[in-house]
Amino acid sequence: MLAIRGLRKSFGGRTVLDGFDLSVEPGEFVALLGPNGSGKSTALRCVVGLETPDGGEIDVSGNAAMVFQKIHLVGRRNALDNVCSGALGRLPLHRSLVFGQDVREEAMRCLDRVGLADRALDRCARLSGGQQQRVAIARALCQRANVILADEPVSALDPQAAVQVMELLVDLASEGLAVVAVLHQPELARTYAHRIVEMRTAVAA
Ligand SMILES: Nc1ncnc2c1ncn2[C@@H]1O[C@H](COP(=O)(O)OP(=O)(O)OP(=O)(O)O)[C@@H](O)[C@H]1O
Repeated sequence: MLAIRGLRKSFGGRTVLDGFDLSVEPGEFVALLGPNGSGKSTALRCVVGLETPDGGEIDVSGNAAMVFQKIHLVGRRNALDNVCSGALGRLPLHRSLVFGQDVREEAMRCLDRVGLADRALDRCARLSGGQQQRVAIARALCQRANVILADEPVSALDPQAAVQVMELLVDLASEGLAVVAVLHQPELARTYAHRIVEMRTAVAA
């Protein structure tokens, strides 16, 4: 589902990734741990095209979507509109101005999947941090992602909300998605992930 081989990336002559490999199968939830600056975010960002690798190969069979610690929803729009925006990448321009019934129904199913159908018409700014992260995951589902990359998805959340988000990510993996989460809490990784990958700081050449 996701195969990264020999990924290399430097910034300004400083090597961050020096031949990073990672394979994730459908149904698998992998936690990515490692020290600050070891390139965890950079690796995920390369997969979704937010960074351009210097070398290596990335194969995604299907769509990869990313969710972030800083959640990046439009706070003054409601949850449903935010989730609908996940469909933008596959809509022609004239259909992206007003979301049609089909997109709204798909987005409702995604919101239902994350347990927030009843909050569909609430402005995102009025939702809790954990609810906002679940809306962001629903938006990733509305992108029809089968690979979910979560960059510190629970770092800004209280423990109870963090558990809800972790349980949601595990459930999505059990339904056949490939999930990779950068985590800073080893105990959460040990509790929820099927596999832990530890990144080391690349040694500059
Ligand atoms: N766009 C960029 N320009 C320059 N340097 C960058 C850029 N993005 C990342 N870096 C640097 O690359 C290194 C790896 O960053 P990255 O965010 O991938 O690490 P990380 O393992 O996710 O760290 P953290 O755990 O602190 O989030 C850091 O030293 C960072 O400063």
